[in-house]
Amino acid sequence: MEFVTETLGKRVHDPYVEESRCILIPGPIIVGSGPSGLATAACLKSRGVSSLILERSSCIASLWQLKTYDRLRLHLPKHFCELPLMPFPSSYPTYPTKQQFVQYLESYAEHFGLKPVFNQTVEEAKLDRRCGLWRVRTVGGKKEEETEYVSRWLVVATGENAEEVMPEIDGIVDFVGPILHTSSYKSGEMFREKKVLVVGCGNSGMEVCLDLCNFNAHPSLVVRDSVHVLPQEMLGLSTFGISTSLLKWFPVQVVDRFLLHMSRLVLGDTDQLGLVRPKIGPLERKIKCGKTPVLDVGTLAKIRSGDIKVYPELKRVMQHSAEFVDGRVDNFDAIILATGYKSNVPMWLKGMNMFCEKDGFPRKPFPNGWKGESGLYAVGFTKLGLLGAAIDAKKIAEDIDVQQNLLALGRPQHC
Ligand SMILES: Cc1cc2nc3c(=O)[nH]c(=O)nc-3n(C[C@H](O)[C@H](O)[C@H](O)COP(=O)(O)OP(=O)(O)OC[C@H]3O[C@@H](n4cnc5c(N)ncnc54)[C@H](O)[C@@H]3O)c2cc1C
Ligand SMILES: NC(=O)C1=CN([C@@H]2O[C@H](COP(=O)(O)OP(=O)(O)OC[C@H]3O[C@@H](n4cnc5c(N)ncnc54)[C@H](OP(=O)(O)O)[C@@H]3O)[C@@H](O)[C@H]2O)C=CC1
Ligand SMILES: O=C(O)C(=O)Cc1c[nH]c2ccccc12
Repeated sequence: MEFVTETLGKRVHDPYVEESRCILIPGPIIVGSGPSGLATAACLKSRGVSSLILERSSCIASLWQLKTYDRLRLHLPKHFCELPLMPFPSSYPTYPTKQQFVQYLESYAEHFGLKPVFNQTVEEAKLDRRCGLWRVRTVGGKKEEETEYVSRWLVVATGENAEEVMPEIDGIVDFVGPILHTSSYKSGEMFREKKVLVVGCGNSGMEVCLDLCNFNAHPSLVVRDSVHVLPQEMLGLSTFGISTSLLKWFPVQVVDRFLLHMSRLVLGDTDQLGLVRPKIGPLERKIKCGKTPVLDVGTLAKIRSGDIKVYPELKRVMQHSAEFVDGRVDNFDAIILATGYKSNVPMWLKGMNMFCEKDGFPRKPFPNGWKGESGLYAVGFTKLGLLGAAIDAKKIAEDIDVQQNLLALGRPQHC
């Protein structure tokens, strides 16, 4: 952080806070050191632009390191998940494990000399319109002190999965067993022989059910509405790869019809298992509603064999049991909420129209959501996973680089 200019000033109005720190950053400020923030910083660095990454947790890629389960692997082939300027090692398998992915990100940060400032939670960021600079207030460090970082550019890289969605379920406070979100689930070890209710049937819920089976637990899955399950591969090729290729030539509805036909051949009729397909096709639904289709890695077979039970929407939870909307009641020892995540941008980014207050995503959809006004950018809100983050990162770095060059041209030259 040798490029950082620091000003320390006494706080006049608050006698208990000794100092307020204000740090002027010559380059962009990036909020979040997940894959999106790292990719943007690397692309900037490759153009000679230094940036400052602020991260609330104590490590890079905290979602991957701290909030995912042990058996997790990338579920898209690795070439769709690599960050710009550095491919995955060729020794990696097609679907790298979480540990391999984290190792790749660590090497990526080291290769580009990226050193985020950890334990800095951005609580507020706003544009000071008098000077056109971003004021970013963080809380963190050993003494939970406040710091203000100031820069011309602000890159939002806090992700689509910043906060857990905790649903309100009638009677859940009465349940006596453990209740946890999938972000705290590591493995089925502690659930051996237990009856576990998994609420939510996205990729997390489906994979947690499979993991529970592998530890001899007895999972039940709540499917409150409809879901698209696709095979991870078709005809020896990844479903995602086939989809992106076909989308170059055919409209999304045609590609969806093909995917659904192939899925039926590979997986059979999923409706019969309680997994009713939505009316709108899987890719169109992903694009329009952001709902990722489930890529099956073995869960369907366990549902078919009866190892995983499927229930409809929950009506209420009692001390040791749950009642479903079809009137069935079953006993459970634990509840796992696989209810997904949400963006946290509206909690801290103030006074800007770029992000929707309701869902915390850029108002403009992909591919136009990356750039806002007055030096504000968003990376990784494309609903296209790591692939989308890589695309955004490259555009942002180019844009900032051009602006910085223009600014330099505007400065008086000394000869
Ligand atoms: C279980 C799981 C598996 C996934 N698998 C895949 C996959 O195989 N392929 C794929 O393409 N995508 C996958 N995804 C999607 C996922 O969104 C991306 O993999 C990727 O993590 C997105 O990177 P990101 O940097 O945008 O967000 P994140 O990885 O969430 O990083 C955001 C960072 O911002 C920090 N942050 C948040 N708020 C603040 C704040 N106020 N102040 C400071 N720091 C803050 C967070 O601590 C975090 O470190 C998966 C997601 C999950 C949950
Ligand atoms: N191997 C991999 O690569 C993996 C990737 N992921 C990715 O991580 C991201 C997050 O996935 P995930 O954690 O599964 O979250 P998702 O948002 O994809 O899924 C959440 C699920 O919970 C359901 N739900 C929410 N609230 C309730 C409720 N009150 N009662 C019943 N059901 C409820 C939703 O239903 P509804 O649709 O009706 O709203 C939905 O089925 C996704 O992008 C996913 O693809 C996740 C796991 C593994
Ligand atoms: O894992 C995710 O959440 C992603 O966003 C990447 C992704 C997984 N499966 C998909 C199907 C269609 C588009 C993106 C994905």
